Amino acid sequence: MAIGSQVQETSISHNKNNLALGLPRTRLERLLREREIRKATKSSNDGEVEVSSTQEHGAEVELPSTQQQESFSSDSGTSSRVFNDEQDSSEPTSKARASYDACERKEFQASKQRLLVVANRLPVSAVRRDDGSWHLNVSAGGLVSALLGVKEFETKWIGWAGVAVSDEIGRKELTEALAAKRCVPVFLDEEIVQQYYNGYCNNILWPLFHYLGLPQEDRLATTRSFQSQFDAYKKANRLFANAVKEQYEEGDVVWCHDYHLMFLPKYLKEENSKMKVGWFLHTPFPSSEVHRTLPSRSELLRSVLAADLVGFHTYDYGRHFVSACTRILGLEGTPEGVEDQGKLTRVAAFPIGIDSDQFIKAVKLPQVQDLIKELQGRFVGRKVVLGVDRLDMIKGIPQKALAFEKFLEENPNWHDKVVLLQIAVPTRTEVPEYQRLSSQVHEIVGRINGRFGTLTTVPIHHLDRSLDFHSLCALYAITDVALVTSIRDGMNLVSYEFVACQASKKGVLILSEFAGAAQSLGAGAILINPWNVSEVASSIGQALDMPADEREKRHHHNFKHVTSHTSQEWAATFVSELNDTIVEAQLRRTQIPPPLRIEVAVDRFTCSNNRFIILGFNATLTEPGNTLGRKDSQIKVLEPKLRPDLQEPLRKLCNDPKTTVIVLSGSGRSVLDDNFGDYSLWLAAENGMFLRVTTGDWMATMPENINMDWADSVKNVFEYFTERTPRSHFELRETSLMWNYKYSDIEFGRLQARDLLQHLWTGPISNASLDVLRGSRSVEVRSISVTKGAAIDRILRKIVQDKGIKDPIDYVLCMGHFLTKDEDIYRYFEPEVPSETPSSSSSSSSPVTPPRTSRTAHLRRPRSMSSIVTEQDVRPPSVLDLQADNYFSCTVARERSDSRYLLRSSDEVVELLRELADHTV
Ligand SMILES: O=P(O)(O)OC[C@H]1O[C@H](O[C@H]2O[C@H](CO)[C@@H](O)[C@H](O)[C@H]2O)[C@H](O)[C@@H](O)[C@@H]1O
Ligand SMILES: O=c1ccn([C@@H]2O[C@H](COP(=O)(O)OP(=O)(O)O)[C@@H](O)[C@H]2O)c(=O)[nH]1
Repeated sequence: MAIGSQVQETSISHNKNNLALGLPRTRLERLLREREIRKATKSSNDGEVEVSSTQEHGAEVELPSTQQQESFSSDSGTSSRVFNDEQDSSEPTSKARASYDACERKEFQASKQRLLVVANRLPVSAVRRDDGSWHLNVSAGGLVSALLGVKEFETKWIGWAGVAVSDEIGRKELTEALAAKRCVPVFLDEEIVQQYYNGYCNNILWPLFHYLGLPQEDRLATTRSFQSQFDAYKKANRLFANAVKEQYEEGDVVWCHDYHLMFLPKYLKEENSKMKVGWFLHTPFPSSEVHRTLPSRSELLRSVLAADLVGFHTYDYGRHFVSACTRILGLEGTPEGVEDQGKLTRVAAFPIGIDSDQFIKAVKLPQVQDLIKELQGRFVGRKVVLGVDRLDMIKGIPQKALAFEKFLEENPNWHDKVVLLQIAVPTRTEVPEYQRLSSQVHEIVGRINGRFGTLTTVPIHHLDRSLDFHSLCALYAITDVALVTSIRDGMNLVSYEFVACQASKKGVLILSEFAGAAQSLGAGAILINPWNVSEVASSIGQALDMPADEREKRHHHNFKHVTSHTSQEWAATFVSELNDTIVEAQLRRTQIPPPLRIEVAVDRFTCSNNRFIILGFNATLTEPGNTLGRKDSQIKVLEPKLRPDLQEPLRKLCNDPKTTVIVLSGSGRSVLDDNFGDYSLWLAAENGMFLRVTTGDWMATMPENINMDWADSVKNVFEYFTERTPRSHFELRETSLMWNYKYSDIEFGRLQARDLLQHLWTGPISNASLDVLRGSRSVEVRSISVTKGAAIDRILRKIVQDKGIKDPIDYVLCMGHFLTKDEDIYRYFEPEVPSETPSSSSSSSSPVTPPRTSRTAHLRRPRSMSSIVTEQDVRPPSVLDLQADNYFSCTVARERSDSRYLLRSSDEVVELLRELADHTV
């Protein structure tokens, strides 16, 4: 049984036992419950592991992180860890094999949830030996380090092995070697690697996501153009999708990683919409203003949105992503994520961590202790400042060297008492920008060493290579000050690893405020702006001179965070939330009415003789609103206008003798006059407060509610917000006031609306009998008793009386983009469950919605609407005698509604009304 189903079963039995106590209803309740179960499962598993140390060791054999005795390659030009045990790549040693089997057995017993991790880079990179066999090295970088720490799942990795293999035999053998590591290769040929990986990923997306801007077309290096690189990017993503397809089994969780695979969620969902797909970005997501410059900005966003869950390291990155989706795609951003036509893509922050135990344990190993002593001897009498980075422009290595130079310049007393050790792991060496960076760093380091070095010492030890794991741990452990100067960095795990190895030394972390880690380790670290060389230089001085008690306090703070926010926790939380996103989506779907089947509505229409069509106006009969808020809105007139393509069908319907058309809108009389003055229909303005047939005069349907004593104070507030919110406007109607920000900057408008609501709820009208209603881009204030449902009874009576209708009304279509408050109109026509005692229900004023299943019930009379309706009014117009199958209540473009059916947009309204019009006489 997979962990997922285990959790489910546990929650089900919990639910069964606790029905009376209540089900975990909200997402948060469910996630908290999952977390509890996870913790309980983990502590019971931990107990099991401790029974046998062999098993524990074995558990780590599965993937090549700490498991084997490993050393990092000393080959310059590679950034990989190399296994000492040459057999390891395909054939584990017998001890390792036994442990591995034990681990497998244990895993089988626990039966973990299957997880397909799809990342550009596999945790191992392959190197072909001269004899054609394969050697596997652990790949470098934070993504691999973190994912190697994930052990709670039955994980399979799908990715690129870092090498082009063109021959079939080579591919077959590499596939087999990788299978032993639970890895599945995606083969990319050299041309694709050049255009997709070196080109689109690392020369375009990487710099852009780190705020370094786009390269000029003529700096697209050896690759060709944006377009050809983008095509290669999509092609590569397609190859990853094919590989997933081959491995996928029902119930698997598919976790896509990073900027290399932004098309993957879309391709996977196109193949199988039921697949659980998550996507996580390891880099920052830049401000929407930066993302906007990317030629393929929209396609990338849309493809990612196909995922069920989208994760980022920090809230800020997530916020930028949501903001890009609202500003560039015009979609709705909500606190949960991004909504597109009722489909929610959940967006959340999941800060990554490390496998802290691995580092803590490693530092205690005898061989690491030996290395520590050796290093201490080597740097005796000197404080060690350490930098560990891939040689990448985002890591701010030149800035670091320059700041260190400044520190030496300003502090001659430290000259022979401090050394900067910089490990610069070569990376993406094919990309010209990286080659340039390498030369630049060498030049700066050479200059500083020339300036401050002596015959026996140099101030900067710069290594263009990677280190083996134990050497790295030893280095972390002897360090006095870790210096992280990234100019942008998704998280930066080096800072975490340093903290984990500092249990005894309690050194100081200087951390760039532009690394994601600043949000988690900021309180314990000295935060710096790497561009401010003087500030970094003085921080180095502050760190070197920091008193022990302050160092300890800072260290404890960080240590606690690093050991509690581990990579295991990170993955478990992500997967748990992904599982829950599916549950949530199902719950949401039950609140969305089914789409209207137009042919059924038309069929019932043709079979009926006395039809009423009640139509909302705004966002129902008007042009679809401009949501992009940029280009088009300037020329838009603020008054809503009837869609031109509706004029003809509407006229036909109005002229049909068997059909009565009513436009029932929140808009004022003049707006309806302007749009519908020359049609033959009924107009109900201000939510039904005013009514007229287009050949007659306006009359008030509920004069008792026309009391606007409160309006002045609300008007003041609306004026204030209109002045301060560009392109917003307000409408002073006869019975209500509406502030509208649909043409404003969406995010700013929403913030302003929040302020406005806060003010209205607590301020001038807090004690009045008014409703403050929040629309999707508006705030409206009106009397509590005014609703479309409250007005419809009187409207209907008036029309029946005026037209002298005698035949039963046998068809009602009532549709609009109505606020929840106005959805009482749908309930008005809704058939009631037949009542034994009609008189008793006739006195009921409770607007309970009958279940949708009661469609065959017969409408006997409308509900009484509210206390303002007189006893005489409560009696229904005798002609309203509606079979449930002939009633179509229909929300337009709302995700949740009490209506029976849904039309997704006003385009679908056009389609429906055209069809109906074609069936008039
Ligand atoms: O695979 P490469 O092209 O050699 O690059 C190595 C990795 O670099 C990036 O790492 C990021 O992920 C870390 C963990 O989440 C994070 O701490 C760091 O800030 C990021 O830079 C890249 O995102 C990975 O895909 C690469 O594998
Ligand atoms: O010689 C080395 C030095 C470092 N690392 C690892 O590379 C990762 C760097 O991750 P980070 O998040 O700091 O940045 P990234 O390189 O992913 O951008 C860390 O886990 C280091 O332990 C490595 O594999 N080989």
